[in-house]
Amino acid sequence: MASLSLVSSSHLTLRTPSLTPRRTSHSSSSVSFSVKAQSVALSQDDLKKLAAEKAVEAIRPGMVLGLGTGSTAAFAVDQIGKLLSSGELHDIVGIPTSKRTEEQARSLGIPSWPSTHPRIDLAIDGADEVDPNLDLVKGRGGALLREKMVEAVAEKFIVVADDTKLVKGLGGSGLAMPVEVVQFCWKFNLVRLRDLFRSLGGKAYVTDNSNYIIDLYFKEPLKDGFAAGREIGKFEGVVEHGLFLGMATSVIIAGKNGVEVMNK
Ligand SMILES: O=C(CO)[C@H](O)[C@H](O)COP(=O)(O)O
Repeated sequence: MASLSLVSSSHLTLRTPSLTPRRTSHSSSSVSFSVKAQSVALSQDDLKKLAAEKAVEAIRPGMVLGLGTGSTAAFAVDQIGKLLSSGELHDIVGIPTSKRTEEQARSLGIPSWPSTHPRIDLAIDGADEVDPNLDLVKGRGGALLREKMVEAVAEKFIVVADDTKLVKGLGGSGLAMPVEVVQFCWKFNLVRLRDLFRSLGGKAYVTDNSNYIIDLYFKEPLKDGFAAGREIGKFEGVVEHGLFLGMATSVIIAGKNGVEVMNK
């Protein structure tokens, strides 16, 4: 069973696993290096951009796209906008996973019709943690509900990230795993989940769906993410949680050794 526990913020540290050859640790995936490392030091944003642009190569004209949320996904959306305006890409439709992404897509001229397309060909999104099975923690940007809805139905779901997101087990970064709960009597769930309430600018964090976010911190990496998900999801008023299990079809990780593509 998952252990959900409250830890003080002073205990939070981000562990950054290095990008070593991955076939052994990510045994369910096939691995290939597709971009050679550059000799200049790349910033974390450079790495995010590299991963995002590699994912965009998978887009074909006519596709319905799930557009992710967060700083890495934003690089993908930017690149889609550039390809559309240069004419290299056409006839695509985006399903944005947040109001932020919707605004970005609109500003770039990407056609976005959230509710009229029951089919999604390809979703591209970032992640907060990626484990060796390509299971994920997502949603620290607060968009987990729409992200999960879109990415669950996508034919293909490509995750893009820099290598600081790699963990041996979900929960292993020591950072928060978000849970979206309805506002009504949210403290019932705060108490039940024994966790911290997330705030933004001194106010409660309210999602695009007018719900609240409760952050969970795990004492140690989860042994069974599915069991943890069931445990969290059983409480009335819990809308969604940030464990994205068995959903990613590929993960593209950029690190100092280049861009690595891991496939399910
Ligand atoms: O799930 C998300 C937003 O809800 C993001 O994809 C995740 O938080 C990663 O963000 P970033 O690319 O900025 O590190």
